[in-house]
This record gives sequence, structure tokens and C-alpha cells, in this order.
Amino acid sequence: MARGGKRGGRGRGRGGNRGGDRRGGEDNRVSFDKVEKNNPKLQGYYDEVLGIPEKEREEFWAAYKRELPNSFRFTGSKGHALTVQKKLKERYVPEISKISHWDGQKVDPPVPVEWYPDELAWWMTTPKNVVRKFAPFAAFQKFLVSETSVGNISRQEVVSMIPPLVMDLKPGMTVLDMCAAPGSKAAQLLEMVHRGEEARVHKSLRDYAETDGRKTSPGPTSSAEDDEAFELDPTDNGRATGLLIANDSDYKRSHMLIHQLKRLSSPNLIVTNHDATMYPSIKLPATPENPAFNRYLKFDRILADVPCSGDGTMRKNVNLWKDWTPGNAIGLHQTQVRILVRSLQMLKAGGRVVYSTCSMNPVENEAVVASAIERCGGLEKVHVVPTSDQLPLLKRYTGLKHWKVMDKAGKVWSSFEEVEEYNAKNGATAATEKLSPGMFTPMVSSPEFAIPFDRCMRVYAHSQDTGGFFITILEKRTEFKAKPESEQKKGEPKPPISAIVDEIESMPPPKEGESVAPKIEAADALDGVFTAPDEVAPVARQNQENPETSATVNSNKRSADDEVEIDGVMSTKKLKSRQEGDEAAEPGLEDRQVHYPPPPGANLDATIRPGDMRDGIVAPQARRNKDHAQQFEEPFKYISGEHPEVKSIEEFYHLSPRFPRDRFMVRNASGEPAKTIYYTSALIRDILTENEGKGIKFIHGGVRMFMKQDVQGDGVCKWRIQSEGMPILEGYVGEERVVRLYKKSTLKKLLIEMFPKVADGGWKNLGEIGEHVNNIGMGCCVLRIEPSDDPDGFSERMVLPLWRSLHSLNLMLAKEDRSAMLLRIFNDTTPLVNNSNTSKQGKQPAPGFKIEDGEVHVDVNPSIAAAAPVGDDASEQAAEAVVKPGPYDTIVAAPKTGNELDVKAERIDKGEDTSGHEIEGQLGAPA
Ligand SMILES: C[S@@+](CC[C@H](N)C(=O)[O-])C[C@H]1O[C@@H](n2cnc3c(N)ncnc32)[C@H](O)[C@@H]1O
Repeated sequence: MARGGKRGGRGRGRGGNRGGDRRGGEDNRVSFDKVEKNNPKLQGYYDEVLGIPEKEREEFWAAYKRELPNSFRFTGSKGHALTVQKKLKERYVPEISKISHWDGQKVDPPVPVEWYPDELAWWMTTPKNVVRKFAPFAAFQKFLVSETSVGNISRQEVVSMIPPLVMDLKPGMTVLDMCAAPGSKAAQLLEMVHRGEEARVHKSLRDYAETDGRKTSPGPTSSAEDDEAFELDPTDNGRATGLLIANDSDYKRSHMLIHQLKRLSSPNLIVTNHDATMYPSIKLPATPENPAFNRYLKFDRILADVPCSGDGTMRKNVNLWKDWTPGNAIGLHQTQVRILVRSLQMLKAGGRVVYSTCSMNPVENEAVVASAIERCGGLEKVHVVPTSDQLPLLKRYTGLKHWKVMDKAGKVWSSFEEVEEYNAKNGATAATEKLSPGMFTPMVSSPEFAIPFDRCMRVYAHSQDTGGFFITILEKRTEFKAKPESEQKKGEPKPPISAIVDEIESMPPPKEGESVAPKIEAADALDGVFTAPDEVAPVARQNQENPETSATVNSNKRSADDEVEIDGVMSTKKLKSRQEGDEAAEPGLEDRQVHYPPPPGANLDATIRPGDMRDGIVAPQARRNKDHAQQFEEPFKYISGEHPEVKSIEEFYHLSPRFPRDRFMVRNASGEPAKTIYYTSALIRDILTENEGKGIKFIHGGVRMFMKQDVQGDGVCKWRIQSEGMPILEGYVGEERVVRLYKKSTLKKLLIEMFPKVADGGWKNLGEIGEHVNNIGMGCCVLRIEPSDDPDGFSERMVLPLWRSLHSLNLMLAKEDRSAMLLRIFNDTTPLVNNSNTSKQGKQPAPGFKIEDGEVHVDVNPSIAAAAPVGDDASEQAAEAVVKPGPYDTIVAAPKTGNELDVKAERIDKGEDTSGHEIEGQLGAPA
């Protein structure tokens, strides 16, 4: 597809509706055009160091001056996503191809990104906000929004898709994403952890169907593909056994991450909130096969997509043209090295870390790779993996072999010796004292020690109409002891203490009766810096060193104040002064402009948890200490398979013995199932259990499997299956609670009509399922939509939760999911009909909402707005900030334009007599 200059001009012409937003917010396109795209310092430096051939330079800079194409990705691990991809090809591409520009020229429809496997990534030249606002794109826009909200599509910039693709991640692996928010790459990684799972589980169910006396869905009895998929992760009846830990040090961004990843309903995911430079070691339980007392989790794959100056994103973050300063790269270099070193430490030998930035500056790229390799013991310990055979259709440049460094005052230096000479002669300046040897091209005594920078990948805007990116793959050859940072300067934060942990971890377990203390002393001696009180010292130590990102306890409900007192580490007062001190002391902070900055208003108390906002009142816990309230997390408590509630579920749903009973979890201190029962993989259970109360900040884990429901009638199970847990559980539910549906017309009726009547002969209007649902006992059941050859039949299999109440029936689906399915399967946008009694009284705004001038407004703390990434282009995939206030299942605040958010709140209908509310509104973010 011809890409390049034409799209910018065309987009401008088609901008339509410019400034026509109801709140008069400024159109993004206007601001893109307004910013002057000329910066002699930036352009001069990159012309000098990047080695772009003279004849390409004009094209190079011209590309950075255009807006980015609009791109999105289908969720690879989900069968539905492929159906959605088919819809794009068969319905929307032909429709878009008919749209013309004002000059009569046809619009370019979306096309697959040529280098992305399986046509799962697509892009189009028409800019995002033209698609959003220009009427002929309305149906396509609706499709994108609804499929994004249900997790079948992710909006993501194409270069950002590269790092996960080169990780060679295989099902069954343990993976860590060090800096994961807002989560577009983490979503890709999670999809890879689950690759082949649907086919594997299906095969396993089929293999055991006869033994277990269960029916499986129609379809081929076995396929070579299924067998192949099975081999990828064969244990645990085909369920994925791998793990993704997605981490981010920014609490609010971590919640964006949770929202992004929750759409994938993975029981193999944990989200943590730690400073990656000191990422804590995660303990594993001793097992009969592995009795070591000090077993720590090591990873097969780690992504270090580090905070960076982000100048590769100028096409999106247009203000970088005027705000760019070389001090940003200088200020971030050290943190980047630390994150990479910590990543390498936490890898298994033979494991791989992918290091990436969206910056072009060698100080953040090749220099970081070189410094980290050097600190980890050189090329003998860490291998730079060749990349020339990866993604052959992706055009890229190799890494730089030599580079110069621009200091924050704009002076360019060739070597650190040159800086030292200058300092010796003239005295160090504020700019030169920030430079360190690791930022420069490494000097090597012999060619075999030379880092093969040609294996690094550099992607530039002009090559394939993308943003800029840097990617390197490192493989850990053997364990090593990282060298301490040599150039520790006055005022810089202490080096990570992680080295000591590695020493402790790699020690043999104590013999019976032997104390652990000598091991720790020995480990202390190795580093000579720290005294580790026990094997979990890293976390406690990190909490002391970095109170800003610490202080969560997982075990019980305590305020942060309590926590500090109970831990006896520091008083609140001390903690506060330490925080202030830390902030002031952090080098380079004053001139550092980290890409992906906190969203506007981030210093507000932006963290709202369940209950916080009920009736618009901030919960006492959140009020008590506004700085620390955000750090409270409910504990993760596993419940026994023998628990009476689990037994009641087992009995009601006739659960197969093949479904594990030892992975159900609740999130409250009492450990009793109150409202929700979650499910996790076995490895996640081991991790959450083994590390409970040890200070690791787990902020998300588990898929909601059962929700408690008010029920009428004897023998009705009060635990309904949540739709996100349905795909995991459904194959193991007994026939007694299964309803099968084959006709599109039946499903369409169930999607459009909420609570269709069953009693008083109403079942006769429900077609093929009428008789069955009339006779089935009350409560939750599994609706299996089976494929068939019938002209009114389905080509794909689907499973949905269904609720049978005394008089009626209801699909337990959020309205947005119903609408998305109606659109996808029937190309239908019919408004939904609610047959429930209370809904007939009209839509009543629930507490926290008000209607003004015919518009519904969400009466929420402005911090909701602060949590949303307004103007934060990092969250390319329509980043939405989700909070969970009051009685609502979801509140989604999505960036609109300027300072505005679209806010949508939804409560999923539960049972017959409670009507749901779905209210949309707008919320102005604080100026
Ligand atoms: C480049 S962004 C990551 C983008 C993300 N990988 C994605 O694909 O959506 C860098 C992230 O690093 C986080 N961050 C900054 N410093 C960090 C640190 N010391 N430890 C962990 N995360 C950090 C920021 O909050 C930001 O979310």
C-alpha cells in the first residue's frame, strides 16, 4: 500500500467536525498541525549520530512530521477474534472501499501489516479521529469500539507490537513484563501464554468424554492441529500452565494495565506494582520434587520495555518537537541500565530478555545494552541474539557501533575522556557532571569483547510509515553476580539490592537443624553493603528505600499508617519526610521528562476501589491517608475444595472431577466466599500463597468465576458463573445445566430481549430452546451455541451464561457485549428491549449519577478523570481508565478530546427483579 505524504493532507481535508465537539474541546488534529515541527538541536544531533544516508534524511524527517496511521490488532489467542477478523475483511473493508474523499479519490481501506504474522495486525491511512468523527466510518468505528471493549481487538501502534513478537515465547513459559502499563505488549504476551489452549482443552475434553460420560460439541473428532497444540503445553488437561507477571511502578497506570489485561480473562496473570530496578524475588513453595527452602521464581522470558524519552513517538506525541531535550535521555540512562540488569538477574540460564525503547537516542539504547552486559559479566554471560532472521518483512536498521553523546546543555561529546579532560581543565558543569562513562561507545581491548551492536534493531518512521523503536534480544548464558555500579555519584539513589538476593537464592538449602543466618551473613559479605534480615529482605528493604512505591501488605485490612507502625520500620512522619527527601535528592529529576508521564492531576487521590465511591462518598479507608490509601489491596485467600460453598457449586453444576477444586480463591481477609469466587492457575496459586504477607505488591490476579446472586427457590445455587470464567469452566459442567442452541434466530432474540418470559406459555416463543428452558431448574446454566450446516446455523462455537428464574430467562451479558455480538453476528444495531418489571418504570439514575439538561453525568471524584490518560498517547489502544465505584460493575472513562472524557457506567443485570442501568455521560477532567 502506498503510504506516506498523501495521508496527512487527506486527513486534514477530511477532519470534518473539527472543534465540533460538544464541550468545544480542541481537536487533536488541530493541535498536531499547530505545533512547529522543527527543532535544530534534535535534528542536528540525530543527523550526526544515526548514520541515516544523506539521501534518505529528508524522507526520514518528513515521516516524523506526519501523523501516524491508525492501527489495531486482533487478539491472537481467542477463537472469536478470528471470526471478528473475518468480519473486517468481508464486511468493513468493502464498505470502507466505497467511501470517497471530497476530491472523489477513494479512501484506502485497512490492510494487514505485512510483517505481522497471520494477518492479525491491520492499519489504515485514514487517521483515527477522522474515523471517529466522519459519518461514513460510523459503522466501522462502532465495530472497532465494541470489539475493543470485549477484548477481540487491541488498538496499538504497530512498532509497539514488535518486541513481544521477537521474544520466542512458547506456551508453558514464565514471563515477566517489567514496565508493562498501559499494557499493549503485555496483552500480546498473555495471548502467547495461552496460544493453542482452546484446541488443547477441546481435545482433552473429547479424549475423556466417554470415560466421563459427557457430551462434547460437534466437530471433527481430532485434528493434526489439535495434536500439535497439545504438545505445546500438555499437562493440566490442556489448560495453559505458563505465567505472565505484568508490573509497573506507577500505581494508577497499573490499574490501566489491569483493565487492559482483564479483557483477556486469564487465570495465568498476576499484576504487580514495583520499581523494576529492585523487582523483588518471588518465592516458590518447596515441593517433593524440589524440596529447596529458598526456591525463587526465575523467568524464561522478560520484557524490559523501559521508560524512555520517547522521541520515536513524535508522530503521536507531537509536543516532543518543541519539548525535546537531551537531558531526558541522560536522566533515564541509569534507571534503564538498572532495569535491564535486574531483568538479566531474574532470568533462567538460557532465558531471554527483550530490551526496548521508543527512543532513538543511543544513550538509552546501545549504551544501556553495553552497560548492562558489562555489569553482568560480559558476553560470556550474556549473549546478544542475532535478529536478522526475525520478521523478515520488517524494514529496519542495525544498531549503532559508535555514537556521540549530547549533554543536557546541547554540547556533543565523542568520549568520556573528552568530558574528563574538559572537567579537569574547566571544572565540571551542571551538564557535564550528569555524564557517565557507560553512556559512551564502550572501549574494548580486543575485538572478541566488542558487543555485536549490529544485532540490535532500529526502526525508523520513514522505512514503513511507523514510529521509531529500538529492540535488542539478550540471552543469559549462565548465572552471574552483577557488578556493583561503579560510578555511584553523590545524590544518586543507591544501587539495587537485588544482587544480594541472587546470592541468597543461589545458595544450597540449609541442612536439617542448620540456621539460615550464616547463609545470609555470607551473602552479605559477598556484597559488603547490606544486611538481609531474612530471605525476603529484598522486599522489606525496598519498602524502606523506596517508600513511595511500597508499603502494601497483602494480608489484612490496615491503613498505610497502621502498616508503618506495625512494621516498626519508620514512623509515618519519618516516612513522609523521607519521601520528600527522596524526591528532592533524585538526580536529574528536575530536568527529566519521562515519556508516559503521570496523567494530568495525578497527584490527586485518584485511586478508587470497590466501595470507595458508593453514593459518591469516598470510603473512610481512602480518606484516612490520601497518599497511602492507594496501596491497600485485598488479600488473596485460597479456599479448600471441601468448602461447603465449593461443594454446593460442584453439586449444582455437576462439575466433572477433571476440573481442579484447589484453585478457587477469594479476596478478603476472612478467606470466606462472600461475593466473588476467583480461579487461578496452579502456579499463580503457589505464588500468591507462598508470598502472602511478605510485602510483594500483588494488585491483580484471578478470573472471576462465580458471583453470588440472590436466589429464590430451594436447591438453586447462589453462585452464578461469570461470563469471564465461562470459557474456563463450561466444558466441565454437567448436561443437567447445559442448554444447546443451534439457530441464529434464537440467539438474536435472546440478545435483543432481556428477560423474555418463560412462564405462562411464554416459553413457546423461545423456539428450539423453549421446552428445555421451561423444564430446566432455576438458576444459572451454560448456553452452548453449537456450529451446524443449517443455513440459519453458526459457523463458530460460543458459550454464554444463562439465568433461568421463576418466570423468565436472561443471558447474563453486559449490554455492550450484547450489542457487540448483535453487530458482529447479525450486523444489527437494534436497541435492546428490557422486559423486566422495574425497567418499565424508566431508566432511573443510580446514586452517583445525575441527569442535567437531558444528559447523564457521573458524579464522581475528579480523580477518575485524573486516572484516565487524557492526552497520554502511550495508551494507544483506546486506553480506558477503569474504576469500580459503587454498585456498578464497570465504569469506563475513555479519553475524548482536550480535557474531556467519555464516561460510561454499567451494571450488569442480575436476575429477574433487579433492573440494570447503563448510563453514559461526559466528564470534564480538571484543567
Ligand atoms: C514505555 S512505557 C511501557 C509501555 C508498555 N510496555 C506497553 O506496551 O503498553 C514505560 C512504563 O514504565 C513505567 N516505569 C517507569 N519507571 C519504572 C520503574 N522504575 N519500574 C517499573 N516501571 C517503571 C512507567 O510507569 C510506564 O508505564
